[in-house]
Amino acid sequence: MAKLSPSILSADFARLGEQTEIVSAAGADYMHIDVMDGHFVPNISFGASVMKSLNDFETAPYDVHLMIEDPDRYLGDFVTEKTEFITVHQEACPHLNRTVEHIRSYGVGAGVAVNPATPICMLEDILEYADLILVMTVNPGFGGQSFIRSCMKKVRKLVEIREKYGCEFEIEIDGGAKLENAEEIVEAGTDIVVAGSAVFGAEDLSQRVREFRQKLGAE
Ligand SMILES: O=C(CO)[C@@H](O)[C@H](O)COP(=O)(O)O
Ligand SMILES: [Co+2]
Repeated sequence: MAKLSPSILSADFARLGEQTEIVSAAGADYMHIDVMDGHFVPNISFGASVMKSLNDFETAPYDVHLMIEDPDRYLGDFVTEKTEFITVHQEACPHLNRTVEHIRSYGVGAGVAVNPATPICMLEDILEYADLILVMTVNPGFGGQSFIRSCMKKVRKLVEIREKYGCEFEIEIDGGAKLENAEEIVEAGTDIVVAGSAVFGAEDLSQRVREFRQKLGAE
């Protein structure tokens, strides 16, 4: 089955600890942490201190998505015992190989994200070093946008490349995932599905996580 990574960007920030515990207990595999700097993307979200405020809660591991310029400056701030992946954008990293090595030097999985208009060929020389490739299915910066279906061809391409060259990265999609399109996302070969508004916008968070998990192939 594919894994579920609910994005806290759409949570109620005044009840962040409680809500992240609820979705984690209901079966979320990761907590997706969307960090936006107002430069790389036209929005500001929150920084490492908000993420670290969850350290004492019983949450799933952190799947950190840095939508920021010069991420190397801040990587260390996002390393905690619960940090599973830190993902940076290909478009924000002129020395991507060095940045990926920098993330891995903390013992954390290194992810590389691509915007909808960035083709997979731009990742050709980093795929063997990455632990995760994040295919954006919206233009980054905001939750609650519509799914850009054409991005799914990149997932299919990544599945082919991974098989052909024996790479080990996981494939994640981010943006516009809903119960209604979850099955097509899984069929394309996605390993991890980010969902923000579709999870935290629900009346009953536990039930929504269970519904998602079913669509993602849980028994
Ligand atoms: O990184 C981003 C947006 O830039 C995402 O993680 C969104 O936060 C996902 O939200 P939904 O599209 O699922 O509402
Ligand atoms: Co994200």
